[in-house]
Amino acid sequence: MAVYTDVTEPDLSAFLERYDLGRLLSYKGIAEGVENSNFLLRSDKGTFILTLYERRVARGDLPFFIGLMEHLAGRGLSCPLPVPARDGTALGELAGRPAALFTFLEGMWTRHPLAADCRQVGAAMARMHLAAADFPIRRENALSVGAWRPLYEACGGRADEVAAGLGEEIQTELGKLEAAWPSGLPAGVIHADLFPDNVFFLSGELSGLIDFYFACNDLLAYDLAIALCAWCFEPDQSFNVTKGRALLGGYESVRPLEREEVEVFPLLARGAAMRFLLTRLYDWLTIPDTSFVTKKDPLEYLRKSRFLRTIESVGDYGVDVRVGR
Ligand SMILES: Nc1ncnc2c1ncn2[C@@H]1O[C@H](COP(=O)(O)OP(=O)(O)OP(=O)(O)O)[C@@H](O)[C@H]1O
Ligand SMILES: N[C@@H](CCO)C(=O)O
Repeated sequence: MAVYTDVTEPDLSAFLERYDLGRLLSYKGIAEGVENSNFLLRSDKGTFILTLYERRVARGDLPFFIGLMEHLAGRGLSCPLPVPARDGTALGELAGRPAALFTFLEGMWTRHPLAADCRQVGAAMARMHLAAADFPIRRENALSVGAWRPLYEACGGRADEVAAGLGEEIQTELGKLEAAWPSGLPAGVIHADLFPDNVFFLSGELSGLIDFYFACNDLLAYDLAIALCAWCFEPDQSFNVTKGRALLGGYESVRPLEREEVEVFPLLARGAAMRFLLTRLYDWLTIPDTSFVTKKDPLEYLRKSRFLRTIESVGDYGVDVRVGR
């Protein structure tokens, strides 16, 4: 479970004195998530999420993440809204960690997404891209194409422990991605991790997006390619054309893709599969089995990567796209 840091009641009460939240009624750790420690907290004023930022989140990035959520919520996107302390600041310190409070979002994530869910996710992502267009802070993508080879090298030549021949397969694919990776396409703030566990639904309606801690500036279509990998494959890792069509159609109902984005989309999807293959591989090889973190399976993304390498044009997915308008 992801509660790395214990929070004592006196420490929490002292932290909350900076806020106007009334009396603390209860708090408990939330098991889900990997990166940070999250607590569900109830006070006289309602229910909140308390996040303690752990070591993988750089302190210098917190103004970007928190400012982005404020910005998006201010433009009507349903996402956690940072709760300011009485002095107007949203970021404090608790148990030696940077910490912030957020509004609680109703809803649950879905373990079995339907095509209708994918459509809503696509539309919500496009709305997010448009809403973030005038967000003034920049954050480079620390996990874009230039970071993949160093990440592979940090695995210390141990990829073949996970699957025979994996090291060579990754290096060949990395070479192709590095040589062909595009620039000059529409870019802006992307979520960069819009997986099913970061999207809430309530009675079949998308109720909000969470976990903006990989958000950064990058190609907008790359965000959509990440979502294609995360939402449009079945548990046996076969590609679901109906879901792919729904995701891209949902996106284009809000922001039609440009011709260049469509042309390069299959490559972006291969890159997305490589990014998650590599981060999972690194975690698989470096996080001790005794840790309470559930490691995610790198081979899921190897299978997706292999499928995506067979695709040459968006039409090969069985998906129609409207190019521009
Ligand atoms: N604003 C919110 N409203 C309701 N629940 C929330 C909110 N923020 C977080 N949660 C809950 O906390 C869990 C973990 O949150 P989150 O995904 O942000 O953590 P993380 O450690 O950054 O996870 P990840 O491993 O996905 O990066 C979510 O699955 C959800 O149950
Ligand atoms: N969504 C990532 C985990 C980091 O949030 C994965 O499935 O590998």
